[in-house]
Amino acid sequence: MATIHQVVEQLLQAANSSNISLASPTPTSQTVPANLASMIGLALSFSALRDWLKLLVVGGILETLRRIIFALWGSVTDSLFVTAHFKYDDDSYDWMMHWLSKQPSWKKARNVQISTSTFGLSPVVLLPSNDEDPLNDESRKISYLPNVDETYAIWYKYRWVQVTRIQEQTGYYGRMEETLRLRILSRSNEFLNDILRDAKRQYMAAQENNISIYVSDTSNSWRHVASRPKRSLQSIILDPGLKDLLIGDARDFLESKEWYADRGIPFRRGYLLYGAPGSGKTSLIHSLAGELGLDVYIISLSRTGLDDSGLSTLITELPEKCIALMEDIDAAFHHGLSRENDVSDEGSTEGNIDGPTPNRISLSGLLNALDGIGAQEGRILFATTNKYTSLDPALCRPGRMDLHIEFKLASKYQAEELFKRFYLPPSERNGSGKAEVKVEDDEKSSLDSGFSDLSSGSSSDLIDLGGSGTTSPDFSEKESQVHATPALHRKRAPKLTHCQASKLAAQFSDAIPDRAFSMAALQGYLMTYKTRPYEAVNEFASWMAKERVGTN
Ligand SMILES: Nc1ncnc2c1ncn2[C@@H]1O[C@H](COP(=O)(O)OP(=O)(O)OP(=O)(O)O)[C@@H](O)[C@H]1O
Repeated sequence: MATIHQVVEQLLQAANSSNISLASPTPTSQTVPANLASMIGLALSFSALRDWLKLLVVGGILETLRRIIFALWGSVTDSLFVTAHFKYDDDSYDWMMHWLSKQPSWKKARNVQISTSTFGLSPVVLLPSNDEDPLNDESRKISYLPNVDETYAIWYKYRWVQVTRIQEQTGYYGRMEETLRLRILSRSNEFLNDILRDAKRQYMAAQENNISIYVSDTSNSWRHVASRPKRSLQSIILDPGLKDLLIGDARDFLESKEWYADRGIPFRRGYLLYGAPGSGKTSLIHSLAGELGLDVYIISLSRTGLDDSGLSTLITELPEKCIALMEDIDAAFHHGLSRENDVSDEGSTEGNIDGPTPNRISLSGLLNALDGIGAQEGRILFATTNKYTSLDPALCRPGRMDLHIEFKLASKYQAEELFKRFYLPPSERNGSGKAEVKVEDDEKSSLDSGFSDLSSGSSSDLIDLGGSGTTSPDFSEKESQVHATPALHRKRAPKLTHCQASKLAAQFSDAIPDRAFSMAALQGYLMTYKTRPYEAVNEFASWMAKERVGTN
């Protein structure tokens, strides 16, 4: 075969013999096409060039055919399959993973990733199903996940479903993002909808006893971080009537969408819980979320990197019915949240929590986010603070915070109930629970007269159930938990009758000055005597004396 060098030489010779002047700068218009044609003819007369050309044409045809076949195959498969993608940071991804873990045919998969991820669920609901398996203990259940970039085929209701977990690098920072892809042999979306309904229903059923907690991530999107078991309202001990008032108001609000729409009032409700630390504000919100079946979205105003526009995005993206929780709303600004130290300049360090890190949330940004044009309808906002007086009146006005509820240090009633809750078994407690309900009902009826006004959405209400409201030092629960373990409790705690427990509880509450200690502090104290109710009563006076010396 002729080398390129030889071919070029032959071409030059041919050009010379045809009187083509390669150096000629201005060939005439008639000679160029004729010369070009003769050159092409000449070039074709070389077998090597002819072969290259053939190769080029055949290769081109093959590539075009390949593309056509792939395009045809794509459209044929598209018409036979329905494909759905589930992104990792979306709730539907968790539903699908949970659904997958429940599929009998998935249990037979032989190439799997083992994970302790619970997809926001309590670990009990996940694979493997063999309860005898020592790996399958309650604390760290394992689940079988599809391996990254592997494709699996499973059968669901006699249909073939292909499952692929794809991991891709996206964005400027090369963040890995995961997608779960389902391809279903079906011509309509109906079957996919069936799967989605089934997956969501199963997930919700597994979630029934939990509430989901969401927090915002650095890109200002909501991320599901945990599921917590619902806390019963009975376990929160407040002065009679308060719990009923709050739950009644929230229920009434959730059922009043039309009422709000008819009157043109934004369908939103805000509760401001303020007062002594450790008095049950957070616990009550948690418990209410479970009672109302709502998820909790925690808005941390002091999160690094959160600015006004980020806050507004987060509030706009809240789901229609949920609890938005802003804890320690005063702490977002070091000197209290007020117009005077409104932070309007980005990068200003005024009013920030940690000194050098700028806090970029301004009061006007917060107010706009709460009830501006983008604010979500149907949400319930709970804000908590220990410094009620440091809050700006604009933040507390009706429409933003409709109900203000003060939480005080423990009353004698609360101390007595806490004692009973500690030392009475649940069956006995139910007996006393009836009495508690009765008291609450009585109290409620006295509050009922003013209740319809509270839910009108147009007034801000201050609930004050007596007492002074001064704060006391908090006691460390951690410290007291070290002293006893649940096993010890079960073994050695004496079984008190209802009558004995009531007597001791009355003595305990008699020994406690009204509104002197927080419920958290009393709980901490009782934790150190969790198996010794008599000592808990006898030792209280000396504990109190020590505490008072410690705080003076
Ligand atoms: N009224 C109450 N009834 C039952 N338990 C309570 C009550 N108040 C506080 N506790 C217990 O004390 C602990 C702290 O309570 P919680 O976090 O709800 O208080 P808080 O008012 O939100 O405190 P802070 O203002 O410091 O955030 C919890 O373990 C909770 O069980």
